[in-house]
Amino acid sequence: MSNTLTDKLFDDNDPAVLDPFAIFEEWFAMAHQSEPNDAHAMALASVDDGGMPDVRMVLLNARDTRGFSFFTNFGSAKGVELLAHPKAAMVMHWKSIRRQIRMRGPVEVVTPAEADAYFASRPRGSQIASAASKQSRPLANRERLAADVAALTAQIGDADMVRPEHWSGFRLVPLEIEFWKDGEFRLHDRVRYTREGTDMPWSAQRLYP
Ligand SMILES: Cc1cc2nc3c(=O)[nH]c(=O)nc-3n(C[C@H](O)[C@H](O)[C@H](O)COP(=O)(O)O)c2cc1C
Ligand SMILES: Cc1ncc(COP(=O)(O)O)c(C=O)c1O
Repeated sequence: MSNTLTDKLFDDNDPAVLDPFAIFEEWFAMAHQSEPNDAHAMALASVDDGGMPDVRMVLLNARDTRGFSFFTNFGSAKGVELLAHPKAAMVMHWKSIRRQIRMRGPVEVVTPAEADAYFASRPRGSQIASAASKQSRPLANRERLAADVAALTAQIGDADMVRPEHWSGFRLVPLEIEFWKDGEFRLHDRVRYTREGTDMPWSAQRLYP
């Protein structure tokens, strides 16, 4: 009997097209059970003006039926690249369960309300750090960073920390989602879900490992 979505995903006798967001939730919940930390970490790829790919880890800190969101400094390398070329790819790999999920698609900026809500949920120290850091720009030395953080901390006093204009989120809206599960002798299971647009149906295709 097939019970989990994963069983159905890799069941060649059952051609049902599943909801890939629901499969994501099943795998993400498993990863949270077994990963030592940061099960929500993902590698996020963007491209610069010259077409050169760039990649770094970010945290998947919000998600809903529209897509998968992360938060960052919009003046950072990734911020500049994504604003100029609003398409991205991401991959999550969980060593403890030997599974991988990758996605590609356009990115959009989250609403100010969404960014405010996530910013407000962060520890005050992280809020101050986000405001003080000119992420990805040259820093003379560690002392300079500490001085900037101290100055901002003193300036704010006991007031609530307001989200800086330069700090917000991007949502990756997937048009492709691939599920990969480790198999013996590298004979892995792979199924890729694709759709032509966000209002179009998903289709699924098994791939050679
Ligand atoms: C596990 C992990 C999670 C991270 N999460 C974020 C994040 O959510 N947002 C962020 O701006 N940077 C995050 N970072 C730092 C980025 O990897 C990166 O160093 C920084 O954002 C600058 O990248 P850029 O120069 O390509 O813009 C994370 C790093 C690690 C190792
Ligand atoms: C610079 C930076 N910004 C943002 C984040 C996202 O995490 P959080 O919002 O939980 O601070 C991280 C996580 O490592 C980070 O390094």
